[in-house]
Amino acid sequence: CAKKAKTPKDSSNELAVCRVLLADLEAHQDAWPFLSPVQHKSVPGYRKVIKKPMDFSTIKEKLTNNLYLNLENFIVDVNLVFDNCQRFNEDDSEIGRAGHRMRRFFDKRWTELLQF
Ligand SMILES: Cc1ncccc1N[C@@H](C)c1cnc2ccsc2c1
Repeated sequence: CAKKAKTPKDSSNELAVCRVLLADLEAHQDAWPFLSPVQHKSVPGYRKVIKKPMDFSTIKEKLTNNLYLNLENFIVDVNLVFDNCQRFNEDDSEIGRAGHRMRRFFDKRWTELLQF
């Protein structure tokens, strides 16, 4: 019997989903602490504590340069932004609370998008 031709994994629509998700993250009112890399010179201790800094502008750069092969790699970097935030900031702080709100928003948004 004819072998079912495996449809090539169409990652192009996955990357379109990444662009939509990133635009939503950047437009969120609580995105301000995460829009650009943390200037470790103005944040004492940050470089020592946070081994893998990540922010939305760096994610946008990687997306533009095709450094994400699929949605999963993208989600790993977005979660890194929030994990770094939780590691460095008190939950009960401006930035800490913004991080929790952004993570909840992101989790809701990509599960919505993946339904269709
Ligand atoms: C995400 C994060 N974690 C730990 C420290 C900083 C930051 N964000 C930076 C942009 C930043 C850097 N400086 C300030 C000053 C007031 S809010 C704010 C935000």
